[in-house]
Amino acid sequence: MSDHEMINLDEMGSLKTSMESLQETLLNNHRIDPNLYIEYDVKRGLRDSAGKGVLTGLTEISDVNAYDLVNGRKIPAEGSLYYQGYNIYDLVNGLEGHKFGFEETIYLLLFGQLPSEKELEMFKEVMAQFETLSGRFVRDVVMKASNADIMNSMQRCILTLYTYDSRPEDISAENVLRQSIELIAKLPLIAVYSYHSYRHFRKDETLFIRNPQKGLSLAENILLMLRPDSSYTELEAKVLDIALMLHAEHGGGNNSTFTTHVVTSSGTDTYSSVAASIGSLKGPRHGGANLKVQDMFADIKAHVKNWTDEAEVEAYLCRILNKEAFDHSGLIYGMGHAVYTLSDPREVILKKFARKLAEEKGMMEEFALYELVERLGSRLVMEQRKMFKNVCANVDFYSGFVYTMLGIPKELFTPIFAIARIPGWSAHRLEEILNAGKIIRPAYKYVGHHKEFVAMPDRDPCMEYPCMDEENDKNGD
Ligand SMILES: CC(=O)SCCNC(=O)CCNC(=O)[C@H](O)C(C)(C)COP(=O)(O)OP(=O)(O)OC[C@H]1O[C@@H](n2cnc3c(N)ncnc32)[C@H](O)[C@@H]1OP(=O)(O)O
Ligand SMILES: O=C([O-])CC(=O)C(=O)O
Repeated sequence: MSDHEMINLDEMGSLKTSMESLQETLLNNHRIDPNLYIEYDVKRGLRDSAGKGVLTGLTEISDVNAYDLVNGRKIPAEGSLYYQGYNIYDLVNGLEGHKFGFEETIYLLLFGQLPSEKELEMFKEVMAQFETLSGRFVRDVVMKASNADIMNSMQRCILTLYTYDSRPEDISAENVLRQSIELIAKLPLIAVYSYHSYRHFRKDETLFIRNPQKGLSLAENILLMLRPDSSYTELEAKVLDIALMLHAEHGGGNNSTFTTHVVTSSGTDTYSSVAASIGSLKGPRHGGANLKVQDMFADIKAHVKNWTDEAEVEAYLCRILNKEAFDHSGLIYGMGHAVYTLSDPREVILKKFARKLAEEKGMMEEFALYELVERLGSRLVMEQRKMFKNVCANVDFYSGFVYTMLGIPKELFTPIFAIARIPGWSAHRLEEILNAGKIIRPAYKYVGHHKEFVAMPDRDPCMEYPCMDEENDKNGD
């Protein structure tokens, strides 16, 4: 017996046999004919037959563009991203004057305007007041049941914070704003301390918990809390700050933000909503792709002898696409996007930093491999999948490589995405609370059969029970 609370079937012979039988029943009864999706014009993935997202809401928080309109026709274009109307390139380039931009980005996303110097100072002071966790909470909650999945630890800690809030169920905009800023400020501490706890309890490494320092940016404090000697260079903190800015927001339709809208629309509390969005972001088709990219490159490096041999790299990528290699999902992680066509602007910016850091750290050979996979992967996915549009690398493609060069462990790749995205989720939660007021409830067409009830003694496992066919034309939802 292992020390796991949940059952390990490999250790339980008869239970395993029963579970296999249940699994067979499940698989036999849960197959929907793929043709029915076409017959009923189901908007799979909430996308229409041309791959365009179904319009489910309005937002002023950000704008994600992938096409130009030329003579009324949509032409694929370089991607652009606007936070509250401001181009992400301008926001990043506008950092010239001051060192760090993530706090300003949070203000912009939450309040819809760029702060004046005084407003930003006041906001940073508010954040600093919230940027704390008691020793008791760290000991009793963060340190418990530590594991390598820091996203899971973050969800648990956030759900437990509910208990420590005097107004957890108050969903007035005023209270949700307070809860949001508090969670934005606390999440970096939760992530880094959870990681240290994992290192200590699971890997037997020295435990240290360092408080953030007042007056430092969120990016600086992440590095300060993470590193054993608390040191970091200005370039490292700046690159991390920009990565946080780039990941902060991406419209209402991305999976984790849409989760925020869905969960918020039921009227539930902020902790439930944020924990749900973290659960969504963790998925390997969404923010979890940054970790998958890292693992995929480790796999490519282990199996491709000559990283500069295009034919050899291409052959291996084909094996990945054919589900014969890596995680057998058939996905080249970090490639493709639900919206972007020619490029993802965040990837373009991150790639520049990846190149710069790779030059400094003598990792140009690796950078060249990333570039090669980006070029070949884009073509191969387009050739081998039914695509409506061009395939480009997305924000997750270079982020893990950048974090590795910053000395950030892979366990924190997706948590950093969550630290960056919680301002976006918060802005959307507030927008939903202030404007929408309607529970989100799309339709699912019923394509099963209504059946006559059969009493237990009359049931035969091999029998097909008669259908009440005239019932089946009803419009299910
Ligand atoms: C922050 C972010 O969330 S960015 C995205 C991070 N995710 C990844 O990098 C994972 C790899 N990429 C993907 O899985 C997809 O490109 C997604 C999830 C990002 C977008 O998916 P979709 O909107 O369904 O993409 P799209 O409609 O263009 O895809 C068409 C087909 O190509 C496939 N495809 C798209 N990208 C890839 C890829 N990188 N590798 C293999 N196949 C792909 C899709 O699975 C789909 O196949 P299907 O019709 O059999 O389901
Ligand atoms: O928009 C999407 O579907 C995914 C994405 O890039 C993000 O959330 O940053």
